Amino acid sequence: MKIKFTKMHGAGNDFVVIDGIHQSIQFTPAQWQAIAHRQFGIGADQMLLVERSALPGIDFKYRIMNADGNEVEHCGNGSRCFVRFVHDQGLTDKTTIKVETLSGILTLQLHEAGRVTVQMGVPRFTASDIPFDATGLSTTEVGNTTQYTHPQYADTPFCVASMGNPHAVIEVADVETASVQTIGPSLQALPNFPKSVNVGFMQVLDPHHVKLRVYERGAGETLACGTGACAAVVTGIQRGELQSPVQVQARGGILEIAWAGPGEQVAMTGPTANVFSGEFETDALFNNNFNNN
Ligand SMILES: N[C@H](CCC[C@H](N)C(=O)O)C(=O)O
Repeated sequence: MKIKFTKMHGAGNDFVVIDGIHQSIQFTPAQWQAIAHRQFGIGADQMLLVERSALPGIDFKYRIMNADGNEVEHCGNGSRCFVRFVHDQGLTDKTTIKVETLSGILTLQLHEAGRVTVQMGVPRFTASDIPFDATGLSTTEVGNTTQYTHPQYADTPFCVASMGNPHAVIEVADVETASVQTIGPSLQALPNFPKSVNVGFMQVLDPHHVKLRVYERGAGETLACGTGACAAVVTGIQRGELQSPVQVQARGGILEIAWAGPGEQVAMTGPTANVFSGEFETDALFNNNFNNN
């Protein structure tokens, strides 16, 4: 079966976007993984599947699969590309759209030149909401939040936040020399994170500017992470080190984050880009060397 797709990115976080309204899509995690494969497939950090929502007053539903094939709750950069996709494909002529996701209903606003503002939901910091279990970790109160230290990783204490998906945020002196590729997977493997975790490495430049690298759950390091940028900013504000709005400089581009404080939604504004459109043959792609190894 031939499947049409559009390759997009938001600040370098790249996606295969598929219209699941006009195409019948029921892929297994292994098949989603094959699409994401950088050599044997199309290649992407995540896949976004666009569907109609059954909820009254909600225009669309969109589902997010990580490169490892697993479905997740939220993708900030993906939500921006989603709204540009439905507009470019003529699926709507609205520029303010409500979309159903596993993390809840998001409101998105499409601006000029493909820039999008997303109301990303209310961040949560309660361990059970992350989900996170602090057993075996030492704790330190920093500002209005708690910092956790694992005895094996004593020099990389972290704070935790949920944007609907789990995040740990480590403050570092220099993102360029941070041990992203080792500390990222190590924290993800801890039993303290029963659903794994996205690990952010944040360098505070001043109260309104940070640099950020994120080792994502199910994708590894990406050039930008929208929910990671939100999690980094809200933990920085809770720590008393940042003040809204904050410009987050990721390797793939810049995201602007604003948050009025606990109980309020985080607003994220950033770019979107179309790279190319194409189609793939499912039999060929799902039965190539990747699946036969
Ligand atoms: N890896 C994330 C999903 C994608 C998040 C990121 N691409 C973003 O822009 O928020 C997770 O497993 O929760």
